[in-house]
Amino acid sequence: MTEVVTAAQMRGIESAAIEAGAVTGAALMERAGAGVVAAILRQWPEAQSATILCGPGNNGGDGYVIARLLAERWWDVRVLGMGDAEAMPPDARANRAAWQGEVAPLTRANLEAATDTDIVVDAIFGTGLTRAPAGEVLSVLKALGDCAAPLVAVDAPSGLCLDRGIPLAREGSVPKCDLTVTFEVPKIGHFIADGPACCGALEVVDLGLSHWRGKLGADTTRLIDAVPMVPPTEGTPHILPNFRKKTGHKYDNGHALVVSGGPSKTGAARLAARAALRIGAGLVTVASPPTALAENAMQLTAIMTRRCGGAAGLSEILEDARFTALCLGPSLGVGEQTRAMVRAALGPRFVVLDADALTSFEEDPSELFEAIAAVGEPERVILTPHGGEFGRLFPDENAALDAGDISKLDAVREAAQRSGAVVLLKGADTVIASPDGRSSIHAAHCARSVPWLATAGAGDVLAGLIAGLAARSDDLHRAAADATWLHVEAARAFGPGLIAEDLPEMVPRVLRDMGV
Ligand SMILES: NC(=O)C1=CN([C@@H]2O[C@H](COP(=O)(O)OP(=O)(O)OC[C@H]3O[C@@H](n4cnc5c(N)ncnc54)[C@H](OP(=O)(O)O)[C@@H]3O)[C@@H](O)[C@H]2O)[C@H](O)CC1
Ligand SMILES: [K+]
Repeated sequence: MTEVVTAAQMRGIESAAIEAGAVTGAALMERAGAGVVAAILRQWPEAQSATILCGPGNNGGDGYVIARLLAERWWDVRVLGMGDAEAMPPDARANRAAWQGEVAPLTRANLEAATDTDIVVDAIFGTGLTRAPAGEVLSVLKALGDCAAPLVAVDAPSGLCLDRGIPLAREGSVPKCDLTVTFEVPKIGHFIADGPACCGALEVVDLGLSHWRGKLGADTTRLIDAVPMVPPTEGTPHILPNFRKKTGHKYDNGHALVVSGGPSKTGAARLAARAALRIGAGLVTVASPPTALAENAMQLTAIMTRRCGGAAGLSEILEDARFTALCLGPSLGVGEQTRAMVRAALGPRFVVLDADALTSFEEDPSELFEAIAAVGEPERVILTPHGGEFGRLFPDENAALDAGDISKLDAVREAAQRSGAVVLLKGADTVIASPDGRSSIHAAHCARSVPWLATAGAGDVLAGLIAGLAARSDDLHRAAADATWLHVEAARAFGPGLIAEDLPEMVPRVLRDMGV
């Protein structure tokens, strides 16, 4: 896991270090530029020429450092610069002055004339982008999409909002880069919405500011765990203990209950139940309507079945305090019966509400939120919507998200505050937020991209993984974040051709490979 920060937090870290006299802005710019050059040389060892596009601020300043360092290696370097050198911030101005070669104006025509280049470096805008690019620079950004040469972004693909992961101008205005090299710590926009697709591979250059980064530590509501876009090599020890079962009795590892839909609507519950058992809940039971009991029992062995007649039946089952987590919603049906079952389910255990358990409250989401508040214990409930279900429960947050007014992260944070539940909004960029302010982003992109995970029933498996982990945990947010990671790892381990049934079967291999 790694932290990710907003653009403003990054500026805060940088200025705290400079103000403390620990480092100068010029030294940071040199480290940043050298880091980008090292990444380019690693990635394209044969390249010999570059066109560097430099903006009017410090991102452009990094570009002039890169130009100088590549020229010192005898590369053929062409620089296209934007704005008046005198108006640049001091360190950028100094590096522009130190560049010995020509600086041609940054125009679309000049960019298109530079066809004989091995690499194009986008150092136009980074964290200082304040408004939508327009005019000539917008035209340049659009033309960058047609560049034949590999495109390397300095800090960010220019035009990308690093807080929201969306283009500040309209679509097509952020170049799709092959490599983005950012500094010290990734920014939120690298991981959500359009960010990952625009960034390409992401590398992080250490600027030596960890001491000042640590000072943000108390501000936990604004620091986010994120799963990096690279596959875990030695990167899992921190989460490994979360997957270890307790030695002892099966009840020491919790008992998860999954509520099944009626006849011919039972598969989703069985998928969730199998995932819950595979991830290590000590016991798993499927609570089934009497009419579907035979159907469920015929297809379950290690997983137990219980007859459950509606909300009253569920309340009766839950009198057994050994049920530590509950999953309901997949294929349960939309309507009052499901609402009643949700009300019966809420209580002192962890409850995963998914699918129909969410849609059933579309008419009046506040009824759900009031029922959650009535539990009286924080963070007992997690809502796991996909985008459509999120819009049904949180129309205001969803409208602001669609309009680009707030980020996916902020939308989910607001939803967690509004509902009093942990909220997990699914996607290739899954965002999890808790009422206590914790938030996590899980970006399954680049090497961890699993398009084949978009398959029927995969969401039911995720709900089951969360319930199974929560059943033997005391931290629902953590369980959700770990389950999200494992869900993607299971899909990666199987590969294309995956169907939902395969996901629980891959769990043992993933756990074994990570050393659990
Ligand atoms: N964070 C670090 O530790 C380090 C960061 N470095 C690099 O610095 C940039 C951030 O530099 P900054 O100068 O703050 O911002 P930018 O270079 O990204 O952009 C600011 C300039 O761009 C102008 N601007 C902004 N939006 C637009 C627009 N839509 N159209 C035209 N011009 C725009 C802005 O003009 P203003 O009028 O708004 O002032 C500025 O001129 C960071 O990303 C890193 O690359 C350090 O070098 C190393 C340490
Ligand atoms: K850039």
